[in-house]
Amino acid sequence: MAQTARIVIPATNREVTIPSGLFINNQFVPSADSQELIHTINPATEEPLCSVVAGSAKDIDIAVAAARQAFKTTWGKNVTGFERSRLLNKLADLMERDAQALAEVESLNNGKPVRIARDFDIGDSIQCLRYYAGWADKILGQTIEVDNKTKLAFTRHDPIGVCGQIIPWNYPINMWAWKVAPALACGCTIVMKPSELTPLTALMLSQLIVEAGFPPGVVNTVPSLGSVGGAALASHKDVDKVAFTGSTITGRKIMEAAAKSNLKKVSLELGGKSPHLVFESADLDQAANWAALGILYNTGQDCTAGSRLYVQNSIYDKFVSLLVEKSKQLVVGDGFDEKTAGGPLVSKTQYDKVMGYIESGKSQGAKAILGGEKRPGKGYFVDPTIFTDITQSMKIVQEEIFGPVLSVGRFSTEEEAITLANDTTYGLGAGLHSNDANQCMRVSSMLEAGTVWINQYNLLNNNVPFGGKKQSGIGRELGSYALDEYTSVKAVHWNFGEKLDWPL
Ligand SMILES: NC(=O)C1=CN([C@@H]2O[C@H](COP(=O)(O)OP(=O)(O)OC[C@H]3O[C@@H](n4cnc5c(N)ncnc54)[C@H](O)[C@@H]3O)[C@@H](O)[C@H]2O)C=CC1
Ligand code: BAL
Repeated sequence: MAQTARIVIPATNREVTIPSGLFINNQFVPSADSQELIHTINPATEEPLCSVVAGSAKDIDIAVAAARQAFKTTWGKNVTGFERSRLLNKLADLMERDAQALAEVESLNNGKPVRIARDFDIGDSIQCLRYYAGWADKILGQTIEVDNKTKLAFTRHDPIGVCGQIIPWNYPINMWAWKVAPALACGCTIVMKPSELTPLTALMLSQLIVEAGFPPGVVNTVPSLGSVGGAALASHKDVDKVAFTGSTITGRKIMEAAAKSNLKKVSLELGGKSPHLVFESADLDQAANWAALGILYNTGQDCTAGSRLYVQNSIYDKFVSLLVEKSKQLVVGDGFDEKTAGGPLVSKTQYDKVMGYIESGKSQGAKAILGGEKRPGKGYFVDPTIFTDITQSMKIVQEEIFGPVLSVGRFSTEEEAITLANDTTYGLGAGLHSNDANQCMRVSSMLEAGTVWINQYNLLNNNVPFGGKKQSGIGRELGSYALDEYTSVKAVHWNFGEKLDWPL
């Protein structure tokens, strides 16, 4: 099979060539032992896009060996932080140059509008690469005085080694950048497994890895099914760390495989059922904007989607009608129209899952005050859907839907709001809107989540850590905290004066 695939950009009729082989040692190659292909779909039209090679467990072995070789020779401790920084900055420049082309393919493969992919996902990813380029020459240990006259200890923050990185389909480029940038900054090498639903932009980015000048084997990309390539990475004996973003159920499997193989370091960024609280002192218009963004951004396919909204009784009616109006304003449709802000869900599976939750909400007695019906026509589009009259035990209130489906409940006291918010097995994000500063401090300290937004929602920054508590994950991405995930601390004890009397 040719190691390229062609897709046509509908808006311009332009043909784009995408590498379709496995990216190992800076080359696109066929599978060592498999003829399997991954067939990608355009979720806005349900039409096939193109096919790429599906890597096997043997291909993962080959990619890991390439990453290990690079780690021992051309990367790891053999290259200075200054050089890693230079290459990361170069990669960022190339991503910036290709932002439009990447955004168009991301839109075709994932469904998100081109403008959103380019200005948000890719814009943020370029900044992420530059942010970690800044860290690459500042991975510092400590000097620890043990005894003034005779002994000193110091720490080295060594790159952890070969990293398996398993990423999802909801932010294919952005999750790539969040994982690749800190790993490379620290001197690690990578075997990246993109989602089988959205492998195309990871392959395009692999071309940029070569163009930027990274040595062969530093970044390898193996599109593969999760149960094949993902499982092989998680259980690989020569992978030192696995970083994962995806569902809690898969996160559990990865942790188990890591424990059963070589106890590799694991970081997990998993699901959520994030609560969003609106108190009566809040700026209601602004709170409604953020609440709409919280559930509708990326068509709700967001681990921090603010999918449970609780509104104080005294403002409930006014706020809910404001939110319904705001939600209706979202422009959903043609991803190549610069005005469009919402796209389809990524796949038929995801569409069926979300529609199933909508049906379950109705059958369990919740009231759909917006949306809730099948939308005619092609594509996995789901209209913004808002449920009221909910109870805590409903499936739509307890389970991650990953679609534009919001459950709205009510509370009377601050204490009740906190209890409702924390009534979940997840702990990823939480938001609150209030103009009472003391209340903001009190409530934010009580919310069980890795990220709490006050008077905003869903915006993340590359220099601020991100991750979950409870069953939303382990470890932190972004900020200086992500460096801990990719380094291993070595303590060196140095004796320059103490004599040991023997026997003791
Ligand atoms: N936290 C987040 O950002 C995400 C959460 N999800 C949640 O998961 C639900 C199901 O979506 P899926 O695509 O099935 O998620 P998933 O967790 O199965 O997929 C995410 C990644 O894990 C890989 N994977 C799957 N099985 C694996 C295994 N046994 N070992 C190693 N890697 C494996 C996949 O190939 C993909 O690259 C969604 O409806 C949503 O609720 C999905 C994607 C992202
Ligand atoms: N929005 C943060 C990344 C995620 O949804 O997976």
